[in-house]
Amino acid sequence: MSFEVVDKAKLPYIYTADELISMFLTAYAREEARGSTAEPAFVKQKRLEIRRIVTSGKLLASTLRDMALRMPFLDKLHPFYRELIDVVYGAQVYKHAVAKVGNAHIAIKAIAKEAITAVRTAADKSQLYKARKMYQARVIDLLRDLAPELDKLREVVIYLRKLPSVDPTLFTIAVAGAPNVGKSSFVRCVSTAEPEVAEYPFTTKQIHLGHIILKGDKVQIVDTPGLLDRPLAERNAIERQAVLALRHLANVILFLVDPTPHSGYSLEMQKRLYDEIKTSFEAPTVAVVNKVDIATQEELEKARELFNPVAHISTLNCHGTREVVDYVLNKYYVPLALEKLREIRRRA
Ligand SMILES: Nc1nc2c(ncn2[C@@H]2O[C@H](COP(=O)(O)OP(=O)(O)OP(=O)(O)O)[C@@H](O)[C@H]2O)c(=O)[nH]1
Repeated sequence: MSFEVVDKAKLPYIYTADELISMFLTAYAREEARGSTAEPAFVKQKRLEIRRIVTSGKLLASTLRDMALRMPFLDKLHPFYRELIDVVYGAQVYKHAVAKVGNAHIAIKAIAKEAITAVRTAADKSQLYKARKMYQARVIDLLRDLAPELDKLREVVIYLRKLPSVDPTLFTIAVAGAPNVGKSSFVRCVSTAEPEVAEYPFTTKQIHLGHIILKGDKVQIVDTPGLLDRPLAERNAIERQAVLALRHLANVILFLVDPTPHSGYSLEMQKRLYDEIKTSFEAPTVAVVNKVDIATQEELEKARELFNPVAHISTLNCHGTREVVDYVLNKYYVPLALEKLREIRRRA
């Protein structure tokens, strides 16, 4: 099953209810009288009124429809994004808001149709005036009633725009570990270009998102500051779910260990975190010992016993980092890529 990914460029601008009301009234007032001067004034006025209703109604209906259609369709969205939206806003609340805004365009059309009938059957100027007032009042009421849903969608769009541009369809290496162990340094060392820096929800910390280009193929590498550095039990429900949304992103978790007292976290604490991550995620976890440039033999030995690491590196000078990536890709990415290729050949 293929999932959709949030395309920030395609997210709509969500108007507030007040902006829509002002757009509606401006469009209404913009229409001016046209047609033959020989026409009786009342007939001319009726025709102008109808044109005003049609123009303002159409503009409003298409704006509402467009906003709803361009919001991500939750059921088709990749689980990484779907879970994040669910955690922050609630899937039902989101779906309800999109549906209400989308359906409002049908209601606007119906109101406009009734208003046109009222104008056509108006016997005199006062009835015409009443029809206009009624039309405007009903549209404005409907838009005011839509205000909470419009505000909700506005919040979601702002939230999605701020999310790092992770592509959940790419093979992803998530770099985990206690604070200060060298996660962002690692991402910088192995990324083909300068990593993107963005904020991950629920953390005040910045996430580094890098890419590794492999013979035309692209692999994603991301650090997880503030996300995987505390046991799940110590987190509130929202944080816990945000961590779990990572489940859908990581194909392999690289756990960096700092064997020195430099990061301020003991090896025992790092081991507890390592065990927690190993049991909470389906993705395989690979331990790597960092900061070998300052670690003592004794510290390295202790880390080796506890973590059985696949490599010793230093992200200070990027020593050994490329080899770690090659190891991970050979072990976890190449078999997947080959399997994909076989699948394509089977289908061909
Ligand atoms: N000596 C030495 N210092 C390192 C090495 N790798 C990182 N550091 C230092 O450790 C500190 C933390 O490095 P970061 O890459 O920011 O660590 P982090 O794990 O991303 O930190 P958080 O974002 O707080 O989770 C910095 O002062 C780095 O210069 C290393 O291999 N050797």
